[in-house]
Amino acid sequence: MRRVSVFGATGSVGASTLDLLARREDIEVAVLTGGRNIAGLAEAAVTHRAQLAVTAFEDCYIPLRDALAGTGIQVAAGPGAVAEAGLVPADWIMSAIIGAAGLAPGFAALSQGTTVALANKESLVTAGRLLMAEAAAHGATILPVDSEHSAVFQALVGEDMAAIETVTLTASGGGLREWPLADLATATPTDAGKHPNWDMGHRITIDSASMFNKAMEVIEAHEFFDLPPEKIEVLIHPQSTVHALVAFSDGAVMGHLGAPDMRHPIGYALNYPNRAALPIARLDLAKLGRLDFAAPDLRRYPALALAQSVMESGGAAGAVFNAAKEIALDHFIARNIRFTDMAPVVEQTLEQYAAQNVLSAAPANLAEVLAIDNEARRLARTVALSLAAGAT
Ligand SMILES: NC(=O)C1=CN([C@@H]2O[C@H](COP(=O)(O)OP(=O)(O)OC[C@H]3O[C@@H](n4cnc5c(N)ncnc54)[C@H](OP(=O)(O)O)[C@@H]3O)[C@@H](O)[C@H]2O)C=CC1
Ligand SMILES: CC(=O)[C@@H](O)[C@H](O)COP(=O)(O)O
Ligand SMILES: [Mn+2]
Repeated sequence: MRRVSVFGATGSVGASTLDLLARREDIEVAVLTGGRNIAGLAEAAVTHRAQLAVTAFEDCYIPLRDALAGTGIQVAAGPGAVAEAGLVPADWIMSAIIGAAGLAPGFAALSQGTTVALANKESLVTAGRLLMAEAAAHGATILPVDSEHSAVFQALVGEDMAAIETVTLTASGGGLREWPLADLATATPTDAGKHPNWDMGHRITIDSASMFNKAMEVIEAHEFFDLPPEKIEVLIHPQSTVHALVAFSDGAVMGHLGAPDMRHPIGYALNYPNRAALPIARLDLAKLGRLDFAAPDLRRYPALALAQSVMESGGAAGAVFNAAKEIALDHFIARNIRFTDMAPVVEQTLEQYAAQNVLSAAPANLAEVLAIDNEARRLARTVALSLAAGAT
């Protein structure tokens, strides 16, 4: 039996992972973690006969304990308990917590040599160099689950990294792709929270509309594949059928196509290095008829330009960028700032952080990453509140 844990089991990626696990007989579930969805976490823990269920919130301990009373499933609560759950012996974990909260359990799992299927892109954006070093130090494997990065990973099997000319990440353009530029400032979280192709959590769906999601994915590719910024491109592809393209020095371009269903990259990581049948809708290209591509407009998607500056700065910039983005998104969802204010919040936070600290100084360990994250959140809150005040 393979022992598997799912961090972020009550989320969108978590649900897709559990769907695949339920179809297997060779897997036992060690840990499931969640946040505030206690009914969902308890139900999943019972269905999958988990050894341990952990909620990230201490005030949810008693509801979770009560929901699992009499089942024999152990219960824990709090961010420390989530991080410690990464140390529980497992062969494979899914890292699918949203945000920088996903960092600590991933590091803990890697320290045990556990294979980490990585959906939590914030880990690579915030602490990519340290995360890759932690895996190497413990002989652990990180398998990309973000659909574009899984696509690139699959296109690179057996290839020479030195022969890569460019890696292209496709982007749907998000729910506001066809809105007039001048109207974007009026977009609400509901408007931005509708994705044309993928069924995902609310936060990443809004990040798709602003392309902060793609900006993070560019940094993620830079960190994971060790590619220089000039080799990473973004192409708008409204159908989300081609997930990524890799162009080689002999003029060949390898593309990865498939239905927009996260069970493909999750299943690929679960079966790696083999392939096994997956319950994914098959492509009917004749029915689809056409695939469209266009260059992104940086006036519409300023987050992409910010990603370039983050990669140029290196050091603490990824952690500052991610923390500021999370705060900007919180304030947009709370309707304190406009959709178009999110990029300025991130840009001004990067500027303010750089004015007070050495942006290019790389954090030496996870504690330093978390300190940078904390400081960037403090600055970003101030910037967001000043923009909110200006908007009223
Ligand atoms: N959804 C997708 O298709 C894709 C997602 N990703 C990445 O995967 C990750 C998960 O995304 P998605 O599944 O959409 O997100 P969801 O919002 O659907 O789920 C997030 C999960 O994290 C839990 N959670 C929330 N806050 C905390 C916290 N502070 N500490 C610990 N756990 C917490 C939630 O618990 P609860 O709901 O119980 O509160 C839930 O289990 C993100 O990093 C995203 O960028 C990457 C590619 C595609
Ligand atoms: C499914 C997945 O990997 C998402 O990150 C996806 O990329 C979101 O779609 P867009 O960012 O292309 O809108
Ligand atoms: Mn993606």
